Amino acid sequence: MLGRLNHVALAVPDLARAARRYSETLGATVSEPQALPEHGVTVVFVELDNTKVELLEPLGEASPIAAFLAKNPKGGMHHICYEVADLKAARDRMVAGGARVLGDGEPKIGAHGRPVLFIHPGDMFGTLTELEEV
Ligand SMILES: CC[C@H](C(=O)O)C(=O)SCCNC(=O)CCNC(=O)[C@H](O)C(C)(C)COP(=O)(O)OP(=O)(O)OC[C@H]1O[C@@H](n2cnc3c(N)ncnc32)[C@H](O)[C@@H]1OP(=O)(O)O
Ligand SMILES: [Co+2]
Repeated sequence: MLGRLNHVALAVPDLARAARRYSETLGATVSEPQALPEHGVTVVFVELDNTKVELLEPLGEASPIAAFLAKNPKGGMHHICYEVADLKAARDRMVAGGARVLGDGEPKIGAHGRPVLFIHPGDMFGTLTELEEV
């Protein structure tokens, strides 16, 4: 069911500073900041040869990463994202296996314009897990 590792996401307290660290110090190609109000975050993608790093900053009052950053004020690894060919089939398989799908259980459109879902970290051994249909 699992395809490639699409991205590893890092929640950061200062997106511009984090993006500069990756672009200027590490010499990586980074995207422009992209505001995703529906998801309560602003994202910058760091492009690597084999995957991406997603830098996340809270956006708005109800950001899902606000509590995480309150607990980890310097930032930290927030989630991992795997590609799947059929997201609803993957969701149904996870639910049948006893995992909780976050939100209303229906896919939303993510930062890449493709459907995504999140699986509760408590059902993935402490790691918040995003599935993206590719
Ligand atoms: C989709 C756009 C973009 C893309 O890639 O395309 C993105 O990735 S946007 C990313 C931001 N969106 C999300 O994270 C959506 C899913 N997340 C959530 O619904 C919440 O953040 C949730 C439910 C994981 C946590 O909600 P909340 O913070 O309100 O609850 P708690 O703080 O009470 O946490 C409950 C429980 O989970 C543990 N936790 C929370 N966040 C994480 C995490 N990132 N990794 C691992 N564990 C996490 C927290 O410590 C609590 O554990 P407990 O043992 O109960 O104390
Ligand atoms: Co993500």
